[in-house]
Amino acid sequence: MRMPIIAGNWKMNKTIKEAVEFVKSIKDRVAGTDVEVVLCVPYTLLQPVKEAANGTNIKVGAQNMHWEESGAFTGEISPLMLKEIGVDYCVIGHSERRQYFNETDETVNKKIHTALKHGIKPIVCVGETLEERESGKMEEVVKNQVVKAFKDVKGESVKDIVIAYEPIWAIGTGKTATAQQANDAIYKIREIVKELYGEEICTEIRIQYGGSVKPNNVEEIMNQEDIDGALVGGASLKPDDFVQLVNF
Ligand SMILES: O=C(CO)COP(=O)(O)O
Repeated sequence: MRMPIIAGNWKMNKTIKEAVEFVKSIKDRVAGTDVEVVLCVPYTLLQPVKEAANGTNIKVGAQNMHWEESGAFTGEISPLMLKEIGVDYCVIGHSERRQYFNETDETVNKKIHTALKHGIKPIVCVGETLEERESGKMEEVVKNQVVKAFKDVKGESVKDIVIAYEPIWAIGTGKTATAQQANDAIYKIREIVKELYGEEICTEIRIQYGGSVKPNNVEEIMNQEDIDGALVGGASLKPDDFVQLVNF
């Protein structure tokens, strides 16, 4: 049985004050659920959110990290720094980072290895553009991303990885993939994991859907057989919406 995981990706939003107020406002309303609750927040918010979430079931994630532990990489944050704060998860390879910040399948792979080494669970994002979907290349694109992301990752580590299928055309557009489209893609991703690691690991790994998930569509998405969670941008910024997402 895979534990559902609802993760908010705040992207580049919220001040410390706003973030702490958010956690105070939701913590009692997301307590006692059977869902893993994660907030992936900007670096400046990691420590205050971690402190505000102390003693609750809310886990904290970063949105990116470097693959080296230290060095001359101006502006970057290392896994050691995240570990010191007690970060549980790190989003790796979000399409916005691939699109605007030169993230490649190779850097995604390096970051996954480093995250695992330091006990930070990667949330690895994959997904196709609208053009790729319309030209029938969704499966090929996503397969290539998964195979390259998991290069040399050992089977025993795969249970600590969450995959997020985020079709780029559905992110921030209000255009959700239908629950069926999302489930079909995630089923295919599970098949790819099966080819790489076998039956047991492919039934264990959790795969989320992301892209315009809202309180009014979360239940249908979460009811799909292969979908284990959601990675949510816009709707994770409002406390009431986020609470509804967790209590789908
Ligand atoms: O990119 C996303 C989560 O990582 C999805 O964003 P939206 O929920 O705003 O479409």
